[in-house]
Amino acid sequence: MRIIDANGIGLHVADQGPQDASAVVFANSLGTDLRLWDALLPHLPDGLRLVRYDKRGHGLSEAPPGPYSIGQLADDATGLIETLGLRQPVFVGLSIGGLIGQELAARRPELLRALVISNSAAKIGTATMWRERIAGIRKGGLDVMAAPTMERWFSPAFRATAELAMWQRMLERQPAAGYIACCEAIAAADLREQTAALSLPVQVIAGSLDGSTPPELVRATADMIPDARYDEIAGAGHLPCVEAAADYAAILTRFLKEIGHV
Ligand SMILES: O=C(O)CC1=CCC(=O)O1
Repeated sequence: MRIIDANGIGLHVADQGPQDASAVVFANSLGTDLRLWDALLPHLPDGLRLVRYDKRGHGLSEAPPGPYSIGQLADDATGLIETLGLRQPVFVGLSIGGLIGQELAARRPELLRALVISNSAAKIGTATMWRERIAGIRKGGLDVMAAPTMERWFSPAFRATAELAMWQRMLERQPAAGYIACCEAIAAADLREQTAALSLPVQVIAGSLDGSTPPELVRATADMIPDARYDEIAGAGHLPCVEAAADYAAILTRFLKEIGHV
């Protein structure tokens, strides 16, 4: 793991696998860091270059003052791809990571081989909802919203496990200002028109119990993209790469094989 300079800020990156191999870049969700993908990676085929990073305002990456925009976050991802010299990676983005992927694919389609939009949509929530969430965090910090967030992120079965505490702590320890700045980016993002015009291969993934981006919302985004594949993971919440890692890996691996990336 290391810090690289991308788009003028320090991004925390984990870069593993052969440097000359087909690459996959993973962009995580609001309130998580690159450990989001830890359970998934061992299920993926050997021989890929797997790059994870903490977006600005999260984890060990820099958290410059907000508000951020999805365009800025997509430029960070562009900087990461260029700094690491990745040749046409597949970009896997979960939730806000999926918004970043959609924006990146619209701005710089030549940079990507394909896109995976996971537990995300072309527009997530309403401006009012995000304003209320931001006001709550400014008043009480991230701790006050940790319990309801766990209900949106995970199925009841996963919430009964000892692992839940780690995810709750990960959320509580994100820089509040960085989290808020990313909420502002999501609140302002309406990518419906540009996402409908995407022409690269797209795989969309939903969780049947997702309390943040419900399957109907995710499906509606898949339906607007020509030839997009759609899969729903039964019994999983907003972070299926955590609680259904093998199922998630099977969908991702099938897609990587279909497009000849592995
Ligand atoms: O916290 C949530 O509700 C989940 C979420 C919404 C956008 C994102 O990136 O995570």
